[in-house]
Amino acid sequence: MNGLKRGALIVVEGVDRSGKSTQCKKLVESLKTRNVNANLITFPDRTTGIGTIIDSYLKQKSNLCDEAIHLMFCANRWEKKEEMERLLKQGVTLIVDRYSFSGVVYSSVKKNMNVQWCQEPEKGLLKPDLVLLLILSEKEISKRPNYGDERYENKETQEKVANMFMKMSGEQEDWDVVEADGGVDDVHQLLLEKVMKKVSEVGHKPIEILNFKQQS
Ligand SMILES: Nc1ncnc2c1ncn2[C@@H]1O[C@H](COP(=O)(O)OP(=O)(O)O)[C@@H](O)[C@H]1O
Ligand SMILES: Cc1cn([C@H]2C[C@H](O)[C@@H](COP(=O)(O)OP(=O)(O)O)O2)c(=O)[nH]c1=O
Repeated sequence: MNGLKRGALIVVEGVDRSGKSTQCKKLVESLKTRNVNANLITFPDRTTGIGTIIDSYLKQKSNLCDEAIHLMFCANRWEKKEEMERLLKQGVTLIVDRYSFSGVVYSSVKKNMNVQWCQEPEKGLLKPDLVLLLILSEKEISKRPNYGDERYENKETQEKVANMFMKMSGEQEDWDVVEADGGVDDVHQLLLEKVMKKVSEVGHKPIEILNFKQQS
């Protein structure tokens, strides 16, 4: 074993407008000021070839069948796997804005999409050390700025997504459900404490491979 400690793989999940992007950016900044080497990764990564297809689908400029777009989102993670693994081994903590759980949840709330089928192509990606699920009360959600015009940005889909994330949080390992109604800085402090704890724990633990606990 060499002396270099690996970075932690931290995923932030939640419905649209739950504050993920805001919090992920702040986490990376705060980690850096505490001398923890950290990078931000966001999914979908709209900058790649696959990401361009996803972007066009989300903006409703193109259409794809549910299975095909599911596999695109997943491939968008596979194309980043090697880089993520390299960074973690170099000691960089990765703060990841959405991951495979968004992939499974947003696809499987659609009619005729099977949860196990949706999980299958995600297996083999890197397993997060911690998944922070941001949850909001109805009251707080209604106070956040309006949804945009992208696909899935409607109340019905978002409610199904929120319910399925909650169900998943009880079934998967290393999830922490965080009530995120508070102000930006309060939520940040809460998350930072959890992330710092995880960063100090992972040290020399091997990076694991993602699998899913059986879902009913
Ligand atoms: N804790 C908070 N309290 C109030 N508004 C917030 C909070 N966090 C984020 N926002 C605002 O809510 C909107 C969605 O935040 P964002 O971080 O983009 O969420 P997401 O990435 O989950 O879609 C933005 O306008 C942001 O400024
Ligand atoms: C990562 C991922 C996101 N999505 C959806 C969730 C979002 O509605 C949309 C775009 O994600 P994102 O750009 O993170 O949206 P927001 O900032 O509003 O949370 O793509 C999937 O359907 N599958 C996936 O694998």
